[in-house]
Amino acid sequence: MDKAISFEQVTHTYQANTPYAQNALADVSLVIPNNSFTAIIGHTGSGKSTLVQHINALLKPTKGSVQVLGKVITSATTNKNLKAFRQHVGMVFQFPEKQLFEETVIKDIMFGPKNYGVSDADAQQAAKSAMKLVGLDESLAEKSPFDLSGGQMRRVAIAGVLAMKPEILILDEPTAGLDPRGHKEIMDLAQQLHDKDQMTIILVTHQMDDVVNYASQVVVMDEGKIVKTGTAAEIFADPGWVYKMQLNLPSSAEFAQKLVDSGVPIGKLPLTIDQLATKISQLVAEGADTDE
Ligand SMILES: Nc1ncnc2c1ncn2[C@@H]1O[C@H](COP(=O)(O)OP(=O)(O)OP(=O)(O)O)[C@@H](O)[C@H]1O
Repeated sequence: MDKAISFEQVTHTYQANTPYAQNALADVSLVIPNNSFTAIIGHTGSGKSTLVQHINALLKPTKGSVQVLGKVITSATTNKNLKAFRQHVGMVFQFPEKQLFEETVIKDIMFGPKNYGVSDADAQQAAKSAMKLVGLDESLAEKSPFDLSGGQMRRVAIAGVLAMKPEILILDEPTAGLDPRGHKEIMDLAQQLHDKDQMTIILVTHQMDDVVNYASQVVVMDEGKIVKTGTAAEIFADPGWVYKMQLNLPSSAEFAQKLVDSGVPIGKLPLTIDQLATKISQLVAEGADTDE
């Protein structure tokens, strides 16, 4: 199957048919290919979380349909047949450590597989593999998750999702509140799950540097609609449009734009720190040539 996920004219209205009705998605059509790494970006309230919660049918379309790994979800889909399906779609919510509740790390990570009827021994095996995957030392297995650091707690929560061995992993702002090192560890883990374990990764983020460093496809949302889809280079090619969407440029492009504004002939804006370094070296070398 070449497409893991497709949305067909999906509208989602919270509290539909009440005076509080709030249209959060409007006629959204989208394809997310299998094994892609897709970033969903857009200003606060643009509909990102609402969109991704349709992928594991936590929310159902008010109108339209979502197809995920061959399963079609519409407003008429009942919860009855969703359990087996949800096993394949892992969802890491914002601040997932808030959902930890067991007395030990290993029990918390085993909870998901056990809930799906996996034997104790197999659940333990899956939990140990997941701990390894997220870089948690096995000496932490019998500790209370609440005695760990914030970054470790987040990894326990992510391990709990990975222990289910999902094919699709949704990460909704997975690095919020982490220090730079914790941030890089989580993003590198996402990349590893994509590159080595062939997972389809969907990342909701406000971090434009992560978009250019990790995503192969970018979806931009505004007011419940998808306004652009493309590679990071395509999305950030027009800084004026990016600012109009209330988004930032990646930090390398932002810095380069300041050089452009002060008259430095940068040309196409570099998006990553490596591209920026190459561009500056070229300019320095050209300057050195002119000096001679
Ligand atoms: N449970 C809810 N009930 C009513 N309205 C909601 C609910 N959840 C979200 N909304 C509204 O739907 C719209 C889209 O919200 P959503 O959380 O999907 O946006 P977002 O892009 O993920 O925002 P953020 O970047 O702040 O997380 C917003 O106007 C929001 O206020």
